[in-house]
Amino acid sequence: MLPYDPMRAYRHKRDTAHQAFNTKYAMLGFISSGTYGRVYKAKTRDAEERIYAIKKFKPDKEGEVVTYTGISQSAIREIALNREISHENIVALREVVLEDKSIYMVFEYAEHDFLQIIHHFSTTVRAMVPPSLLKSCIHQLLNGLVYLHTCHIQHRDLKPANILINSDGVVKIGDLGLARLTYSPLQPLYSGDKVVVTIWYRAPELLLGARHYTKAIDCWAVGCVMAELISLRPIFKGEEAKLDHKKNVPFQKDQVVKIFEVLGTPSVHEWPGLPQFPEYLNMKALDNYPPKLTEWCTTRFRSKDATDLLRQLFMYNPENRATAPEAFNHKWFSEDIKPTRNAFHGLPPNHCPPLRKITQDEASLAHHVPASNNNNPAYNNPNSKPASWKPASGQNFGSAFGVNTAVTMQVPAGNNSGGSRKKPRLE
Ligand SMILES: Nc1ncnc2c1ncn2[C@@H]1O[C@H](COP(=O)(O)OP(=O)(O)OP(=O)(O)O)[C@@H](O)[C@H]1O
Repeated sequence: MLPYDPMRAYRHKRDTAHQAFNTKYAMLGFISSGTYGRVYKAKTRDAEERIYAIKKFKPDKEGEVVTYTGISQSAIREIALNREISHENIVALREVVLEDKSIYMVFEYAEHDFLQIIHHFSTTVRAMVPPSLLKSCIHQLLNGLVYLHTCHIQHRDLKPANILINSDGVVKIGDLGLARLTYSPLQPLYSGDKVVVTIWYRAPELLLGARHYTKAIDCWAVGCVMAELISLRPIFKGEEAKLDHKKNVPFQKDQVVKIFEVLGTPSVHEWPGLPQFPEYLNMKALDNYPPKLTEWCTTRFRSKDATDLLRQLFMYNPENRATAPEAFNHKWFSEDIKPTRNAFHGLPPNHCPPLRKITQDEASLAHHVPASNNNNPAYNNPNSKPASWKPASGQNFGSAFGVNTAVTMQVPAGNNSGGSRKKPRLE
């Protein structure tokens, strides 16, 4: 018998895991590039042909140098939190595959997201989102958020692109890459030289420099998402001020003004803690704006209850803002049009958003670029999105995952993982 060789044992484990991964999944195409990684559509190679979304994390990068110091903080956080949670309105993690320089997370697939719905209604349907769809989307989003907050998890990056919806019309909160446990030590919302929370959905306490923020920041973001589903454009669409050369965090004046233009300038009466914020003096230097939320609402819809819910979610003082359970139990949801489990229920076919676009360009790009090559501009561009729709040819992009898959971790059975039970409707 050969003496034990740790390298040979490692290579054997790596190669068998890699084979197992490739025999299990066939890549169908590239979906999107985010801040932390790239997302692909894949199907299982068994008879069930279940569809999954596979997120490939970028390796850690320090300046221009790729440092393989380990797994990125975002990946660890997303994996750790996802393994602990299970809820119908949170995207389920099926398994995690570790390759020596990359991590792949296999998620249940969601055919749509709120951004796509907004885009579909503004450009194709050219009409408002019907009340039943709006209400079901917000109700399910809040249901997922109640669960996260009950588990002491702040999402911290709720925005239309991160709120998915599957072909059965069930809302799935995704992207827990920024989520954190509320009782862990507070960190600023900046990571290295990159601002990591989307500014349009950022709560006023964060914009005023708060370091001790709470779950209320997610409720503010839900208000922004609800308003965007109503008006089909971001309600507070500010220009982000960039960090200066010393990496000082600037006052986000334009974003603050965009909020004040709708909600009016906050008063110390409604928000006694206001003068303690680091940016208070900058805020005081701005003009005084009258509140216009009622006007904003009445020019768009007639429901007093919907107006009230928005008002509760847009309370300046985070202590007075509606909590996720309060918003979930708001009377708007028991008005005549009730939310449904299938948010698309009763919609005419042309109101249903189209299938998520995938491309093969990016998948084949990844196929030719070893995981270690991080100099590829498409890889580094967080804004690179699918360019054009090309039908999936069924070609095997399994090797887009590169080589050296080392370990496959099964997510505990308690997780509600499972792919879309429907076969994908291919255009
Ligand atoms: N489970 C899924 N099913 C289908 N598409 C998905 C899924 N998860 C993510 N996507 C798509 O991939 C995009 C990027 O995913 P995700 O937000 O998780 O990555 P990210 O790197 O954190 O991106 P960002 O910086 O935009 O937040 C999403 O906006 C969505 O379009």
